[in-house]
Amino acid sequence: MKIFTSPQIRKCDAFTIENEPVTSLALMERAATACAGWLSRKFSGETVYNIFCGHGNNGGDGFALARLLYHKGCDVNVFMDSAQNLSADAEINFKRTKDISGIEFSDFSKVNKFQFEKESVIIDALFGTGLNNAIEGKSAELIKVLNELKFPKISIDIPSGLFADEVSDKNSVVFKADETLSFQFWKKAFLHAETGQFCGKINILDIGLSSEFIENEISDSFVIDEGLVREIYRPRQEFSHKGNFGKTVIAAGSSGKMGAAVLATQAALKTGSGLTFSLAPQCGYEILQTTCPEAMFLKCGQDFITSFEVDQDVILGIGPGLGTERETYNALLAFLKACDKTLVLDADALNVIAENTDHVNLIPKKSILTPHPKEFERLFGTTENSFERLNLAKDKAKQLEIYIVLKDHHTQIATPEGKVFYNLTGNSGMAKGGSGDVLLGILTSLLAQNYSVKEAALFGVWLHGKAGDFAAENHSKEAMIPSDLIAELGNVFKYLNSSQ
Ligand SMILES: NC(=O)C1=CN([C@@H]2O[C@H](COP(=O)(O)OP(=O)(O)OC[C@H]3O[C@@H](n4cnc5c(N)ncnc54)[C@H](O)[C@@H]3O)[C@@H](O)[C@H]2O)[C@H](O)CC1
Ligand SMILES: [K+]
Repeated sequence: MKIFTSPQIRKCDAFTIENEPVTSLALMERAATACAGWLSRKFSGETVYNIFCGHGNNGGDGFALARLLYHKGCDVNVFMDSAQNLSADAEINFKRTKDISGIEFSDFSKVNKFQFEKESVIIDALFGTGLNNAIEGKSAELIKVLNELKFPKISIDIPSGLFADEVSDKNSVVFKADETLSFQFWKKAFLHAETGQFCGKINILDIGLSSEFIENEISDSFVIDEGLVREIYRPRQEFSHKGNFGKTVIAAGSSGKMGAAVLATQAALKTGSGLTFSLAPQCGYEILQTTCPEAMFLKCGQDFITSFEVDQDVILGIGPGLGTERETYNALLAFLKACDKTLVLDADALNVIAENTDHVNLIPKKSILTPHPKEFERLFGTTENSFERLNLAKDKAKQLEIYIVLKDHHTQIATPEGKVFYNLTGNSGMAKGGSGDVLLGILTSLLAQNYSVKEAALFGVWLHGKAGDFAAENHSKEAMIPSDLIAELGNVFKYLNSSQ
């Protein structure tokens, strides 16, 4: 699914209004209807909705929502700043709502202390995508008070105070939502840590904006939705044999760090690789042969790897637990100098490359790098925030013709053609040592099975996160461990095969 910027969303609005055709007021009604439906499914009939309306169209959504909820039989209070002039559509919806005797209107700047009923919900319809500056004055004071209240908080379209496409100033006032009801598209602000922390759970509501516009409008940012994953996934053909599913080699491990090699190898096996090998030092022989009996052992060194030479017909994932021995580093550099095939590079392999700025030029084109933020910094330099980090990743992916998988809550994949894909699966239970090793195994296995590099990167990151979501469901975010992700891969494939 494409991600659009605020100006593109406005263009999409205008196009829909002109071409459907539909009036802007009717579009607002659709938005409010979608919100009212969502809220009445989510909360009980006893709920009192306290709707805070601004003076733009976000406030207009709020006024319309108040009316629609009231007509569904709900208790509704509206709070606004009566000193402000309303936008045209907000004004119409204000007028349509204000004469309903059952809805109480208050001026929020005149309320000393909010006294809400027990089953209250707070709705933020103060500012939407039209915000052009940090919020100050009465609205800022209001948001600070609302943020302290313990009632469920819902933002309409975007939490007030956030910009859709960029980071806000650290000190600016932002409504802190438990859930955000947004229209039609994901916004970048939902997907980055600095801004996403204000959004709670995101719910994208369809308001029927023009599919013609959405198809034709160019965007370089996307979310990996399930539809895209299903297009990529290829179920196994019945008349096939192990030779159809490639050869995966996981080069990983050193004395004391064989667990990383085990996790990556097991993940490669459970992702469907036809033949799987562990390239590891002799000290890992028994460990790997016992924990991964389906994989073959390729000895390369005693306590650490001293050579990365493999046959031409394999796909190689390198990095987990390699350690910091000079001999391993030199062997990897020598291997990279001679290699022109796609690799998956993680962990210590990235640290070898980060040692010298020229080393990035040794990365074979179309390789996948999977840095976490610190590894990314070591490779490509520091940035102010995650939006800038992603821009730098985009530049580097283009310049070096590689895929950069920036590991994050919503992992981002920057591609050589300058696109960015945000992943939506995964959770904080995966923020544990070993999760990255599992990802490397998954990605290498998919490449070996002939998925294109782009397909492997998008599908692999999604699979990893989905396995994490299943593991969290079964074990909790606290207790789940990376081995649980591997164990859940089977359920993820079953899910892809059974549900539509
Ligand atoms: N396609 C859709 O997504 C639809 C969205 N809708 C809703 O419309 C808003 C966007 O409305 P807009 O009037 O453009 O912006 P706001 O409501 O955010 O109002 C901003 C309002 O306030 C002024 N302003 C901006 N920044 C500040 C500031 N820092 N302090 C004070 N005032 C400020 C600005 O000049 C405007 O006058 C979108 O988010 C949706 O909620 C439609 O209802 C349906 C289609
Ligand atoms: K809002």
